[in-house]
Amino acid sequence: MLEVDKLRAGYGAINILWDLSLTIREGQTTVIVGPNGAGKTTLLRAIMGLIKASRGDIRLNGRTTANRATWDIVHDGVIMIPEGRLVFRDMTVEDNLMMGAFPRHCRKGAKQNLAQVYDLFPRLAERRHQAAGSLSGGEAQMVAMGRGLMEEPKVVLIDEPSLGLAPVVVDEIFRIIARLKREGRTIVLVEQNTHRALAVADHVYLMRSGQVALSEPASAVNLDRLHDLYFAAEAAGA
Ligand SMILES: Nc1ncnc2c1ncn2[C@@H]1O[C@H](COP(=O)(O)OP(=O)(O)OP(=O)(O)O)[C@@H](O)[C@H]1O
Repeated sequence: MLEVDKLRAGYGAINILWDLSLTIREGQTTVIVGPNGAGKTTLLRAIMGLIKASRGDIRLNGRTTANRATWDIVHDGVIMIPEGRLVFRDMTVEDNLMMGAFPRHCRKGAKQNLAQVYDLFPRLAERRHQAAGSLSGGEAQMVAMGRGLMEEPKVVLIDEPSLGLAPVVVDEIFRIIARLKREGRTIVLVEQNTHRALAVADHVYLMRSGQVALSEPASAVNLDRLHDLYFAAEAAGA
């Protein structure tokens, strides 16, 4: 469904991704792990068209996304739930969610999608009139996820959803990810918590220094070996 082909990308003169290739299959959950600074967020940004490739290509259903604007990529059904939640702090929970329905193609179904988001996150329904800036970290993560789902995505990129959250909240977040997976969505999950991520994964990539260091079906992953490679990458400086 989504193919990253020998991608080279970075920020200005600084290159981060080095001829990186990976494949995201429809209906699967692809987990990307790797130490801090390996380039995981940069990869998601490149998929969203937020940074441009200097070499290589990204193809969505066979069609290149090069030179396509981020809103076109969203229109084609790819959305990103960013690291650090990034909610609009002064806006209510509901207004934050409705921002997800801003793209024209999502407006018609907004009411129904909002009801579905509240069904998924009953806590957000209780707090719909509360300013998002006053939410707990877990609730803000739910808003960020709900806002993304308002965009009727086919491919959901989720960047470190468990970061800084209490274990009981992480349980809740992974319960939702498992539900999205059961619904047949295509998910790309960047996550440091390998135990939890593996529980929902179909395929696992380990990134190191802007490259793929390991690519395996989740069923074949040996957690000890994955951790060894992970810590070796970390020790080598991402
Ligand atoms: N806007 C930017 N300008 C310049 N360099 C950047 C920018 N954003 C990130 N970087 C650099 O790109 C490299 C990869 O960062 P990135 O956030 O993609 O890594 P990551 O694997 O997602 O790490 P983490 O797990 O800490 O989020 C890092 O060295 C980072 O400092």
